[in-house]
Amino acid sequence: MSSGEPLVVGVDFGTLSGRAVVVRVRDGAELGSAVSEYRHGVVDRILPETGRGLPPDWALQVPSDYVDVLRTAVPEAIRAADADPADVIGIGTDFTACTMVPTTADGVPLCELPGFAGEPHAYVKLWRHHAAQPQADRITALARKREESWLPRYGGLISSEWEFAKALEVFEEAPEVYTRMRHWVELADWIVWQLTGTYVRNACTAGYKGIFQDGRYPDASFLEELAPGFGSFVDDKLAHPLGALGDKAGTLSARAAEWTGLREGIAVAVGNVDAHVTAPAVQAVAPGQMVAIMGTSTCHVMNGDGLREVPGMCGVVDGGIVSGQWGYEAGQSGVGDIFAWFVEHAVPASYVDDAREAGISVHELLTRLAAVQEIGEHGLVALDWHSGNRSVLVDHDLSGVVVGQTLATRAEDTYRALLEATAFGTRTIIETFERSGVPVTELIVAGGLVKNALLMQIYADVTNLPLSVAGSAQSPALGSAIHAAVAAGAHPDVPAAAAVMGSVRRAVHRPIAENVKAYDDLYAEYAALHDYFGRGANDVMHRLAARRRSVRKGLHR
Ligand SMILES: Nc1ncnc2c1ncn2[C@@H]1O[C@H](COP(=O)(O)OP(=O)(O)O)[C@@H](O)[C@H]1O
Ligand SMILES: O=C(CO)[C@@H](O)[C@@H](O)COP(=O)(O)O
Repeated sequence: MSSGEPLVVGVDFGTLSGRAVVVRVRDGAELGSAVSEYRHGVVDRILPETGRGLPPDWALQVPSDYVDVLRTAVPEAIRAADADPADVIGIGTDFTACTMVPTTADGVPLCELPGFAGEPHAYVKLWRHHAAQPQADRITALARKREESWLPRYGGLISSEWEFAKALEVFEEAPEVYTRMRHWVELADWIVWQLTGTYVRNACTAGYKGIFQDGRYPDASFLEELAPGFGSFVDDKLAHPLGALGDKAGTLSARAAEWTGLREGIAVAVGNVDAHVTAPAVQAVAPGQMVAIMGTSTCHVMNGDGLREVPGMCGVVDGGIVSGQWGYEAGQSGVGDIFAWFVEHAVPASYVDDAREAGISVHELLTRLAAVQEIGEHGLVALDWHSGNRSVLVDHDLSGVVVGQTLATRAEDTYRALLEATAFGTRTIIETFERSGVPVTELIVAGGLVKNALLMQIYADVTNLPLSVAGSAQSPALGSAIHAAVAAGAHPDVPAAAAVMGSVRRAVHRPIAENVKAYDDLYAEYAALHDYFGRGANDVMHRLAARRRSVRKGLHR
């Protein structure tokens, strides 16, 4: 039965699942939520339709999995909240990025067309599809040569994760897909297109991932010099009207109303990115408040006072986090993903048995064992590059390293070294911002990894910053709900909505002076290894990546 209280729905499309939350507009109270795992998960070895093996560094997804989230998680969240759909005045969404799909003029993903199901390039390329590194390197090199004004806005390097590198990969490796595609679409916008029937590009992904700066994309002469025939890419496949964050993209269509059980005609917010939408959810909209969204990867987002050039950042975009402010982004491509890899592939069976007996996850067991160690007791230092390096080196041909292993090294030692390595990676990013005149005054952590208290303490000690923690366990979905409330006209703008709907617990983990000192020493070792392997002193990782690529390509021919 209707309570008469206006409600909104936020839906967060992550790497492995989509989560819906029903939120009260008046105070941000989360009344109910539901999760829907993607049926196909991350497709990185075999294409489901054909059983065809995929080359290295590929990561695809199947678009119908996202629609399943709308069909299942949204109505389940409404039921869990015991809410009346008639009270819901808007819906907002956020997505991983840069996650891209080639579509027809109507938004149909090419992989759903007859004849394209066996073509890997016709699928969604997930943010962590890293096979376009050669294309990214060429974009960066040419932009440097031509002194393109947009390059410094991306820290001097264009990522293989982004729209142009992935599109050039399609252009060069699957011409029939490139020719057939009418739009090269961020999933953040595709999902809004599914909800409203209208395609609107959001200002966030266009800016950070689509090289849209000062009202323009890279020009045709640049693209033509990059690859003959690619010059018309922006006009033919990419450019489209933009929407500001918090604006209404359109209204819920009859078809989407049927999927979700919500009322046709309610407001649908312009699409957004999981990281950026989290800033208002934790009330971090002022300059210097850095939000680290720690899950499979970590994104660092922060508003800054004006425009600065930060080497190796992902980007700085006008209105990229909150309309009217310069938003900065940096990130680490692998964080929880690295811990997951270790748990799956490097832990003896006896640990798995012990965890089962104790009724905890292997992560929790390793964390318990690692937590009783003194800092440095394991004698290890690791580099957190198992999924490449997003910031500040922007190089996905880099790989992981653990230095110091002996016959006495145990799984919990390496696990702890990996936790620490990711904290050192975050410190490298913070120091780079500070050196570039963008001070970081507060670190606020959100995302699934918040639950690991050892990890949080390590981050506080390594960065020597008090750590505030998101008040909500589903801050991206809450952030999307905040945007829905603004799009529906219930709050005047995103900062105003954040003030009443967002939530954060301040300084939950404080640095401990003696730990800070011990980590300063270990960080110096990390920094030396970082520069040795990452800045050209020894290119062994590039040589190994090239060899792996050529051997595996041969196998998949
Ligand atoms: N107790 C734990 N300690 C450290 N990492 C964990 C723990 N439990 C799960 N993880 C890792 O956290 C990641 C999931 O984070 P989450 O924020 O839920 O996902 P996503 O990034 O897809 O939104 C996985 O990579 C998983 O390996
Ligand atoms: O890169 C971005 C945002 O710019 C993220 O969407 C991407 O790292 C995926 O984040 P998750 O690890 O799935 O939370």
